[in-house]
Amino acid sequence: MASYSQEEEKHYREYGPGCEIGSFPKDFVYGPDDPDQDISLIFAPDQKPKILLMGLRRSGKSSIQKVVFHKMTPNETLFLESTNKIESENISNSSFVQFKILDFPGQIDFFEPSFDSEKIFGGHGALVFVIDAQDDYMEALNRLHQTVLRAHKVNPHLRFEVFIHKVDGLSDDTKIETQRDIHQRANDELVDAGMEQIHLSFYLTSIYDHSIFEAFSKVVQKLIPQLPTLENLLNLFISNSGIEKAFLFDVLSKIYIATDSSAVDMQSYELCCEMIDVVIDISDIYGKDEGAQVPFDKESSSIIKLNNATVLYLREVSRYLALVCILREESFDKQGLIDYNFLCFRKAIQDVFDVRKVQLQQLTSSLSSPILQNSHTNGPTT
Ligand SMILES: Nc1nc2c(ncn2[C@@H]2O[C@H](COP(=O)(O)OP(=O)(O)OP(=O)(O)O)[C@@H](O)[C@H]2O)c(=O)[nH]1
Repeated sequence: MASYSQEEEKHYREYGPGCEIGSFPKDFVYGPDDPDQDISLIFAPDQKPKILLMGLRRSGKSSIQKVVFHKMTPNETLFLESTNKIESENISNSSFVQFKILDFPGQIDFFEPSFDSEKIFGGHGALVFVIDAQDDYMEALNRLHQTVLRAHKVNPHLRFEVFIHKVDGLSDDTKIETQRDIHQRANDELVDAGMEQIHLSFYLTSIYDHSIFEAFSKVVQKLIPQLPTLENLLNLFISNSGIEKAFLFDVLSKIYIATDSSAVDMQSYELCCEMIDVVIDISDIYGKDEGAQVPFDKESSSIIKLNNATVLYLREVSRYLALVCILREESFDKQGLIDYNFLCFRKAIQDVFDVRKVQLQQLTSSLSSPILQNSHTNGPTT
């Protein structure tokens, strides 16, 4: 208990109360989506991608999951108990962000007979390996190497994402040096094992700032088959509307599922995240109808003018998806054009979902037909 309060005090001192992540109202949770926006069909149950969270004990796996998907504040993670068995959770059954997340205990032994590698590493998904950057990371690198080799052998399509985590305790120079060192060592080991074709992506993360949300956004985006289409739509939308940057957000987790092709800078991302928080908080206080379960609906929108001649423009695309844009004040003179373009953009997104819905319905009906069921086992494509 004593060590908790010391650590907590340290974080409050360093980051202040303003650094609380996840300030959504506690009762704003994923729920049934609008019937006309039922994007839960984007992935059939058996096609849902999975994200495997692995790493040594106390590296921060459960904290990441709780902060990103359960609105837990970073300081609350100090109370988390060690995970003793594989914990699987479906992240949303109704939002566009659709996957299964599996949190592994740090001490898991792949060579135990009960560890079913085929089942765990098989299928569509990503393996997120968390390394505690505040600790000696040699053992973690060793475990990363074994895990990657084992997983790649079972499933060569699995993506590998390495979170160099807890970097909040490191200076900027140390962060860069740590990332370079871990990158170098991990890749050298793969080359020595003759596995240079395995690609590892590295991210510097911390639950005490937005870096964990940004990194998770990138991991999730790679699992969304419609990503190139969404990016193209965003590019078209911003170039025809005089907008500088646009993010398509999953409102609950603040993961951005797509952005236009211009580079993402952390500040813009943070600004957009904060706008979502402000809009939800205000809607929660003033906008809640009697009986309405969530403060957001697909008609929600907001415009915030900053004193540096920048405008933030938020529109709901569906109950859990919001488009958040940053633009210069002078471009906002043509708000009518932007509003109109947004409606076209929203319609186009709906069309993307509809195509996928039809494909999945066809797949479902073919599975229920005995003749076609046979053809499915021969491998139909969807
Ligand atoms: N400074 C800092 N501490 C963190 C961060 N993320 C997690 N922690 C702390 O790390 C400790 C361990 O976190 P857990 O999430 O329980 O770690 P785990 O990897 O799930 O551990 P096992 O369940 O034992 O495998 C907790 O005290 C967290 O508060 C971070 O980004 N920065």
